[in-house]
Amino acid sequence: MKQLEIAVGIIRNQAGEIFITQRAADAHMANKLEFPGGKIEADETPEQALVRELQEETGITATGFTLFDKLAYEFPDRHITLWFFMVESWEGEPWGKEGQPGQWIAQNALVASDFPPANEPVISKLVINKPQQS
Ligand SMILES: Nc1nc2c([nH]c(=O)n2[C@@H]2O[C@H](COP(=O)(O)OP(=O)(O)OP(=O)(O)O)[C@@H](O)[C@H]2O)c(=O)[nH]1
Ligand SMILES: [Mg+2]
Repeated sequence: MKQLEIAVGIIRNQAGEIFITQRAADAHMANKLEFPGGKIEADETPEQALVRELQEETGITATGFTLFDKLAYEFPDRHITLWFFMVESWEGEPWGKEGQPGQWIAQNALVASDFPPANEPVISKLVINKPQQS
């Protein structure tokens, strides 16, 4: 059984929108929406993997983030642990650097069924915990 540790970024701007990408048609959880991120390599901390994956997939350099949630999920063919980081400071402007469509979606408009099932608790938390006014 595959055991995977995954770091993903919930990239949130000051308007309370989150940068979401769409998974490739040939990937695990094909066509689902996702938070950009990926597998934590053996020699990396979750934070290092987060920064690297966001550079690879969205072109930004994350400079300010905190752990928002950590969840384990068992798919039929793989066990994954997901580290969800709330990212609120970065350099650059995120885009779908690997060809994946990207879009900003209001935090309260996220829909759990658009994401892989492992994300459900986090989507619920995000829809309830609206961003603070600044
Ligand atoms: N990036 C990302 N992966 C997620 C999310 N939710 C979720 O269950 N996953 C699962 O986490 C696993 C690893 O993510 P990934 O495919 O992005 O890994 P990666 O960037 O290292 O890609 P790779 O396959 O090219 O090595 C996949 O099985 C994916 O379905 C999410 O919100 N974002
Ligand atoms: Mg990825």
